[in-house]
Amino acid sequence: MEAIVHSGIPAADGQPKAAGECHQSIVTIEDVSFHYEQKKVIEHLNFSVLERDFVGLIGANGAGKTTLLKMIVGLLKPSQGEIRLFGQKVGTFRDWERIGYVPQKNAFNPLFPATVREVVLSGLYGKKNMFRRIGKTEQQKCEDALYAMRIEDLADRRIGQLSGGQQQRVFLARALVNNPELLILDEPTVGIDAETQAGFFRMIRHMHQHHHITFLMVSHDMDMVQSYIGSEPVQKSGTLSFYVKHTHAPENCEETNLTHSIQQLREQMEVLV
Ligand SMILES: Nc1ncnc2c1ncn2[C@@H]1O[C@H](COP(=O)(O)OP(=O)(O)OP(=O)(O)O)[C@@H](O)[C@H]1O
Repeated sequence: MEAIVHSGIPAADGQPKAAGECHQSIVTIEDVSFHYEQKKVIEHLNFSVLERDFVGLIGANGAGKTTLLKMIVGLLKPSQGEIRLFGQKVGTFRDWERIGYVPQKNAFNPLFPATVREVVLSGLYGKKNMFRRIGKTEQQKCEDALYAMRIEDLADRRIGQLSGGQQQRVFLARALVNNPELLILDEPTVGIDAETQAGFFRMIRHMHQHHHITFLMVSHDMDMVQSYIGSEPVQKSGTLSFYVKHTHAPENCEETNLTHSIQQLREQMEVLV
C-alpha cells in the first residue's frame, strides 16, 4: 500500500514524528488465505490499515468478515500469509491492551451472569493473569470507562438484563478501558433501533475525529459507510469490500488518553441516553 507522508502526528509511543516520516501501519495483511477444511473463505488478501484510518469492511453473509477479524485478533491462524499488528507478527504480539474489540452482539450469551462492572473489568484482565489482584489504577480505569459511556448507574446490574443499546455501550466501555489505539467493531449496531444506531455512529465518528484512535468496523449499514467513509471501496477481495477514510490532519487530534477525554466522550454519549 502506498505510504502516506505526514508530519507532527504523535506516534503510538506518544513521541511526535519527524516531518516526512511515514504513517505507521496498524494492521498489515500480507497475502492471507483462509480455509475451513475444504472451504475457501479468503484468498490472497493484501491490505493495510494505517494509523487513524477509519476502515469499513462490507461483505455479503458468509464473505469471511468475522473470519478476517478473528485472524486479526489472533483467534484464528491464516492458512497462508502473515498478519502484523503494529509491525509485529500476530503470533508473537503481546500488547493486546493496544486493541479494543467489540464483538457481534449475538456472540454474547444473555444468560452470562456477570455485572456490567465485571464485564468492563474483564477488558483489563482478559490478557492478564485472571488471579492478579485488580488494583486502584485498574478500578479507576473501569470507573472512567463506565462514566464516559454514561453507564455508571448500571454498573451493578446483570448485563443480560439490559437493553440492546445499553449492552452495546457496556461492550464499548469494555473495549475502551485499556485506552486502545485500534478499535475493532464487528457489526456493532445489529439488533439496535435506528435512533440508537445513529447516535452510536455519531459517537464513533467523534472518537475518530477527535481522539487518536484507528477504526476497523464490519458493518451492513451502507448509508453510514457511504456518508462518512466514502462511496467507492479502495479494495475488493471476493465479495469483501474495504472502504477507507484517512484522517491524517493532526490539528483536530486531541487526546488519546481516556482519562483525559472522559468528559468529552460522556457529552457525546448524551445522544444515546
Ligand atoms: N467454524 C467454522 N467451520 C466451518 N465453516 C465456518 C466456520 N465458521 C464460519 N464458517 C463458514 O465460513 C464462511 C465465512 O464465515 P464468516 O462468519 O467469516 O462470514 P461473515 O462474512 O462474517 O458472515 P455474516 O455476515 O453472516 O456474519 C461462511 O460460509 C461460514 O459458513
